[in-house]
Amino acid sequence: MSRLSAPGTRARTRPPAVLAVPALLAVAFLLLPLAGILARTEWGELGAHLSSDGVLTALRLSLVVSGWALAASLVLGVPLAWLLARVSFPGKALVRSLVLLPMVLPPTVGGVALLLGFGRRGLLGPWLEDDLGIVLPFHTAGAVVAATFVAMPFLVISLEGTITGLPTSYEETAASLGASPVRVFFTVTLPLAVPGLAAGSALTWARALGEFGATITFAGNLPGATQTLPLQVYLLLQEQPEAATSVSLLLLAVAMAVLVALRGRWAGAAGGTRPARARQPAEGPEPAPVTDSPPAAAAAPPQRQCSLHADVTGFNDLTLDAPAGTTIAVVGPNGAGKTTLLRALLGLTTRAHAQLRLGDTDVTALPPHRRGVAWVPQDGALLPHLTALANTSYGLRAQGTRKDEAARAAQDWLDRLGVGHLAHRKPAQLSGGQSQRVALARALAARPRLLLLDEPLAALDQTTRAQVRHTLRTHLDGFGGVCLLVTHDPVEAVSLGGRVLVLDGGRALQDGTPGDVSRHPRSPWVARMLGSNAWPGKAAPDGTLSLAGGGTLVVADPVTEGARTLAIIAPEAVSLHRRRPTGSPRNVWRGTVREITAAGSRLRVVVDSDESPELVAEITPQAASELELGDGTGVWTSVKATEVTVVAL
Ligand SMILES: Nc1ncnc2c1ncn2[C@@H]1O[C@H](COP(=O)(O)OP(=O)(O)OP(=O)(O)O)[C@@H](O)[C@H]1O
Repeated sequence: MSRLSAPGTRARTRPPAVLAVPALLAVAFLLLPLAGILARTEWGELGAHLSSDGVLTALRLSLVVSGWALAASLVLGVPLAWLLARVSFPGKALVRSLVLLPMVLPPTVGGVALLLGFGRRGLLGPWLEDDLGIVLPFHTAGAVVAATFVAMPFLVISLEGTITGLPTSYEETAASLGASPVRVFFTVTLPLAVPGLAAGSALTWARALGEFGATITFAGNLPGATQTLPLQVYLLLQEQPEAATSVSLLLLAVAMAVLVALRGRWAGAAGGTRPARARQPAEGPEPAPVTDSPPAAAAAPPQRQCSLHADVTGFNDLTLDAPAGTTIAVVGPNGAGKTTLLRALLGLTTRAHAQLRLGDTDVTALPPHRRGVAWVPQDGALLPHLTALANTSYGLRAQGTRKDEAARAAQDWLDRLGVGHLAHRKPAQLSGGQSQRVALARALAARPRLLLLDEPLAALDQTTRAQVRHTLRTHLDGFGGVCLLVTHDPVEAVSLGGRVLVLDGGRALQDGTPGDVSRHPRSPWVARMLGSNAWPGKAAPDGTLSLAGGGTLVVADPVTEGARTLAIIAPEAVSLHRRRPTGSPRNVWRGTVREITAAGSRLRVVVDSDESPELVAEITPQAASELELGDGTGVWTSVKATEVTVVAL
């Protein structure tokens, strides 16, 4: 019988002796000295040894020195870790080596180096002593400096690994909502890096507590001033070996306690923390199923009416003009430059530069957080440590709105998007559709001048997608600024975008209404992606659609009587016949071929009809020749009801 192993675990196999024996020897080698301490400890005398005056003084001093060393490491090391993780600068590899150096340097050499840097005859020592009155050698401050020197690298490395592992989209989204870099650091980066910070702090403190070599070399061994516990152990070893064993046991217990508390987390952090996911497995209450019907469009507060003018150069090379209230669907093949265009408008990339005017304001020279350009990345990037309400009020708070006022406005936006009842849930407790609505509420609540949506519906299943698309459409209609929406979905592009911008190689291949782009695609890719027939209409009482351009359309999806709809039919779903077809198709119209064009290896046939709006079919050249099609040929077109996608408007 075979046994399945759980994901991430390996089947139990017997390790080969050639590896197992040295590995066991290594464990024994590490264990034996510790066992020696345990074996030689005089348990009856332990209390007396640890409560002697000398030991208590050294213990107190050790706690003071390690506490200050941790504080100094946090003040200096946290910004350094952030710099190494987030900023590119020349000599970064060198700085990182410098940080690591005290970990590999013999501590006594570290002590000598400290003497030559901060000692009385060192580079900075005379100035410290003469001008500031600070003397480090033989003073507790010197022991703190020595402990900080050897311990700070643990904090920097641990935290740098954690920050590097955090997706930058959290920080970038926060900036797009109006948060300054310092605010982003304290409200996003640091809270998300807490595991690395905690692990690094614990190790730094433990290392500072056990520091010996650099301290004795630099600060000396002065009881009450620099004689910490490890130095006390050294002294006791010569005079009272049993007491030295007891103090060693104490330090060993502290070190073990720290490592057990970390449970290997530091190793994970140093090797690159697992990236925090935008959505984690739900804890606590089960996420509510996304059955919420699209919310009624409550009156939205007036948004800023802003037009857009952008001259983009670099990888993207295009000019974009749009009046206030326009939604532009940005489409294009993989690598066409859609994301780069959004990042250029946000001011977040050097690969393209946007000369950007929003309304009457030229925002080109402004940093991302002052542009008024809100960004909703594909996964929403809701801040995982904040509730839906706090996420939604984040932008307003960053822009200086009072807490209660921001919370009220955020709750209004959540209500408007139908997720008000989830205000107190964390993102991990929301479904994909709910997260997208909260992300949209958060962006709209920040009152942006320009809204950028990067594949807002890509992660959703079909049903949720239709619901969120409806919600999105309702709220984009009421949004006063310009919205750019990147999508790979033709239905989304046609139903949400009043305009479609087709990118290829960073340039605008086409820019027009969905109808224009569908009818006259400028590349086979556009033809395939966007060449859908999109017919506006209204649901009739009998469940068919009454088309705005005349005629009716039978659909399979149930539609509510009177609802305004957009029926989308892919050209591949349109069949052409020379005689009236018999059988299952419910939609059959008589028409005339107006135009035949090549689209890659297929042909696009435009058919005019008195019974339906203009219809585009896509067929193989072989089918076209069998049907003997040419301009002006009379044909019958047919579409199955199940091939029609109905989008509510
Ligand atoms: N940081 C980068 N450094 C160098 N080249 C990059 C970088 N990011 C993207 N590119 C390249 O720039 C081009 C445009 O990338 P971009 O991500 O804007 O495309 P896209 O249209 O959004 O693609 P997709 O649909 O796959 O998301 C691609 O050729 C990509 O390989």
